[in-house]
Amino acid sequence: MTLITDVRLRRTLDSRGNPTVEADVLTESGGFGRAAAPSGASTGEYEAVERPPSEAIAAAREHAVPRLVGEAYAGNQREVDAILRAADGTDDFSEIGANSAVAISMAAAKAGADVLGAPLFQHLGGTFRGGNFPIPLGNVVGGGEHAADATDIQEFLAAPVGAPSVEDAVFANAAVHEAVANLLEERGVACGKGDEGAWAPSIDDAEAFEIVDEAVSLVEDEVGFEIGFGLDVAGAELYDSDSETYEYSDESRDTDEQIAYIAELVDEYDLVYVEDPLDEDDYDAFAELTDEVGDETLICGDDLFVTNTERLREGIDRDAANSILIKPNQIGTLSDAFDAIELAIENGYDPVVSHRSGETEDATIAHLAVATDAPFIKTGAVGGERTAKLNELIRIADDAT
Ligand SMILES: C=C(OP(=O)(O)O)C(=O)O
Ligand SMILES: [Mg+2]
Repeated sequence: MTLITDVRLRRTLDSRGNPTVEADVLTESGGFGRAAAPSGASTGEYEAVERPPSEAIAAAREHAVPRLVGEAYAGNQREVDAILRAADGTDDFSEIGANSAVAISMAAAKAGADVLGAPLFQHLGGTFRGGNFPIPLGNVVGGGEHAADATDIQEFLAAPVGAPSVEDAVFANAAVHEAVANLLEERGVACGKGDEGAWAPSIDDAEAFEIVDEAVSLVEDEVGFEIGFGLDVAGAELYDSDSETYEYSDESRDTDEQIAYIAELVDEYDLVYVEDPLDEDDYDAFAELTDEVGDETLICGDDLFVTNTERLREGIDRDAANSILIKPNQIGTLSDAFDAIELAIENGYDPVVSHRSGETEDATIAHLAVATDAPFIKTGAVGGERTAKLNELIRIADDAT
């Protein structure tokens, strides 16, 4: 029933106005799935390769589509993803592009779910999923590679850890986003938004900490449950490998100073989450920081692990972190993303399913998070391509009750 009868690929727009790859997968019994690839700006060096969409589409049409149509079953995700890998023939999807691969992989999953008449999360995770929901981490202030002339730290994230429901959590993050705007206005700081819909004011990190801390407390008082906050430092973007220092606008820190600085921030602001505090090649420094503050907060590897089980295995062996960011397009297929989540959970690492800075209306990651019982999802706080995922979580929860 789920035999694939057609795979259509086209260029569509992403949230930055750049072209991306959209895939449609059709099956023998009329099943249909559509998905589109997101795209990073602060990409990790070890990610699977995104090719220019026209090239990725041409290469996938030549190498992957003929191996899928009439040959593979959309309901068999591992088979589809193995064919994508074999058709590509490289370790990093540099032939058909991770953007073509992930779009086809996610579209096949949706077509498989469509034939079954099951929600995507249930097709991916089984019938007993849908009882637990991830806590959304919402980007409320940001800079780095996501906005010019804003904070050095890439993302300041609201983390409504005490929310009684996913709906409460989603609305709490939007309220923190609004509270930040009000506080900025009171201080006479005009600003626009960065790629992920976070405010991108021209202020230093110290002032951003003050504002986000205050916004979180204000909303916490309003809603009556605990809201923490976290960071994506995007350390690899700050790190200068020649001088071996982390370059902030006002300061330069060597690795020991960077570890001490992050540990201080964890204590001062009770941070519940710190992503990529250090460079993507520095497992040792990650391990040192995790040893220092890993009992108090999540130390999450994004560019460090790039959703790759080999890199995660190394991190586990070296006690480098206690959490991993999961971005399906960093590795190229849903099966690979699943394997990374399972390896993480088996080893006590919290998986955080994540959007990219360049996004689409696709909401697959909401289903992936529910399907795998992931404790967190990072998908922004506001903006259509962000609320596509947040509202999908609300719908899944609503359908489950
Ligand atoms: C979402 C992120 O940004 P990008 O997609 O630019 O890598 C991130 O670094 O976690
Ligand atoms: Mg990151």
